Amino acid sequence: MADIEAAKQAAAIEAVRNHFPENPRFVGIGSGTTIVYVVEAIKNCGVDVSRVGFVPTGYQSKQLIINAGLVPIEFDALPDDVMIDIAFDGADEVDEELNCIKGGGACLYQEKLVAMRAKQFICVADHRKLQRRLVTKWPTVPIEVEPKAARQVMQRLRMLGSRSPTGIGPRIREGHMAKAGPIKTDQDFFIVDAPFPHPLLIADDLTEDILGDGEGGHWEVEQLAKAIKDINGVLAVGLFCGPTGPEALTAGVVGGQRPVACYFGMADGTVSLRKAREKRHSIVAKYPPLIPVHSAEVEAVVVDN
Ligand SMILES: O=C(CO)[C@H](O)[C@H](O)COP(=O)(O)O
Repeated sequence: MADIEAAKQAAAIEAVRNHFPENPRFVGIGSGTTIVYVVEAIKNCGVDVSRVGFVPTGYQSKQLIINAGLVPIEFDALPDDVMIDIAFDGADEVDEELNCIKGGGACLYQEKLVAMRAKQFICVADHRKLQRRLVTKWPTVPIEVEPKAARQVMQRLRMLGSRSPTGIGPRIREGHMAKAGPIKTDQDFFIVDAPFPHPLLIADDLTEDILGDGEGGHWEVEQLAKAIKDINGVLAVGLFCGPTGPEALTAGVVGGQRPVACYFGMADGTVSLRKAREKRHSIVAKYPPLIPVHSAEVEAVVVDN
């Protein structure tokens, strides 16, 4: 097994071992490649899951649940006022406060629905995903957009300063080899990938005051999520940056839920755990100058596998 795959699997086993409840009623299952190992670990964890309803976050996730012999239950079939006991999902990038970029697999809207309905949201990833701040290695914020509004949304994103260091603006995600033209999400919407680059990489002329606070262009994660979500035609923003735990459900749809814990499979075969603590101020980018405005609100624990 390639190192990265082994890292994902190790993180998944550790996450399930530490968090899978003894007698859950509903469990959320995210999308992507890492979640495959989570489902495998659930199957092997020794808990009787025959009466558990597994809530998918899209087509791929539902097929994964069915193929594993688990029982799927659609999000809109959940009884009112019942929370999902726990939701597991991957991420494209995770910062020190456990804010996440998600949507690399184009499933962010349902992922956010499920994460926000969960009492606990657990993220599982490999070491490539762990960065000091968002939009470091993962270059864009994925945004799910109603197709008719897409051009207008991209224009508004450019006005917010979305432009890569090489001058490339937001783009509708294409299918490349798999499909000619834009890919469609499970909602039949487009994904727009919007660059909001690291401050050290961007040009001076991008320092406009997008938030109107008179302090120059700075993108605090939740404010950026809100500024994007406020654009007409945007269904969901691939920034998961709200509160953790059950209060995420009532805190508003913009931020979604930050994971309460994130397991990273490391290159040396260990698994690193980061737990969320109360959040103060976390930035995607602030420029100029680049000033660290917060200290890490997470603790790192290395778990030998
Ligand atoms: O948000 C997602 C799908 O939209 C995935 O969770 C994210 O892309 C991580 O995927 P992988 O586990 O394959 O790295």
